[in-house]
Amino acid sequence: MTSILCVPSYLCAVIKFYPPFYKQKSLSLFSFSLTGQSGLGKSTLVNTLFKSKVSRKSCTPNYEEKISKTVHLQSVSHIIEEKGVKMKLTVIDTPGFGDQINNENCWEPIVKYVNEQYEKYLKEELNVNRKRRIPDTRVHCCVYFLPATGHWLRPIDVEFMRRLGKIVSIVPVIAKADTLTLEERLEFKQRIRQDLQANGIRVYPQKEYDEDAEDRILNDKIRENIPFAVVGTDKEHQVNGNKVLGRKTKWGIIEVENVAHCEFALLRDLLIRSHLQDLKDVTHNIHYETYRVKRLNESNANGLALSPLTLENGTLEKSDAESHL
Ligand SMILES: Nc1nc2c(ncn2[C@@H]2O[C@H](COP(=O)(O)OP(=O)(O)OP(=O)(O)O)[C@@H](O)[C@H]2O)c(=O)[nH]1
Repeated sequence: MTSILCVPSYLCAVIKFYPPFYKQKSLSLFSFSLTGQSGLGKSTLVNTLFKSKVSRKSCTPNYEEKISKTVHLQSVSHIIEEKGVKMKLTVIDTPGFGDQINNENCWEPIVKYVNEQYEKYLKEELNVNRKRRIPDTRVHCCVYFLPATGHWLRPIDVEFMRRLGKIVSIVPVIAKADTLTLEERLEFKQRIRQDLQANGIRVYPQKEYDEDAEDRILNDKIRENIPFAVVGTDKEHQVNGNKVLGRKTKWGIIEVENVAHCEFALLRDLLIRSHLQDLKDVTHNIHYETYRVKRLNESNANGLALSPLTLENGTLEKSDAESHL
């Protein structure tokens, strides 16, 4: 596919993985969002991840919701293919995210979207004639892009991750890590980890969900590396006679998939290889379960069926989204 990434300002991309169509029985298998301010390289990373270029021109808006006077949320979907695996890519644009003079509540559209997916799933589960496989549009992971400032977390980062971390698995990454030296990168990563701890931000993989000692050893290695310092590109360069995905800098080619150069490969492996199933399990068993219990308790307490708590078009009221926090 050709790349036509005329990406509007702030976006959150949700990627749903599909098995090849001949095996495909249900729709979404896995989805995650890429969130962060404009220009941090989210679209580039999507292209890097699948080594295929994504056209956003061929997409159809399927979700549009007025959140407030200033924030307008819209999502669009794409089907892309990587080595025979079909993936549906839904991009949720949240113009205004982190770009206002007053960024208060800029996370609301994303919180609302995440909760709506839980609500949809819950309604399907509660149906008398429920489907054998409930279509799963839940967000299994939110990759949050931090600008490579080399300083500390900004208030908007703290606030976003603190809130979202309670309802979805968050994986923070340092965007455009090639703009930092290796020493700066290490120091920045250390500061961010301190900041995360000091602010009580829970990022994936969380210690309390390690299943056994083996899990703990594997996850400890990931925790030591978080946030992953990533570099994205869709360009290939010749290195020692091989074509590699890389970024040309004044110091030479940064090979995106070389772990000695950056941690893109660690992020990719976590998301779509080693931890894909675990992310789904944590979403279902922890985040969705918390949502489900809370909603059913609310309904029982009010003596109401679930449906009156939602708006006619199936979207959650603002207060519902907030109350899950
Ligand atoms: N140095 C460097 N530049 C990058 C990297 N990734 C992307 N860029 C460049 O940064 C610019 C913005 O990249 P995008 O992928 O469009 O960023 P985005 O976050 O999707 O931006 P919005 O669509 O505005 O939200 C482009 O010129 C990219 O080539 C990276 O890892 N390092």
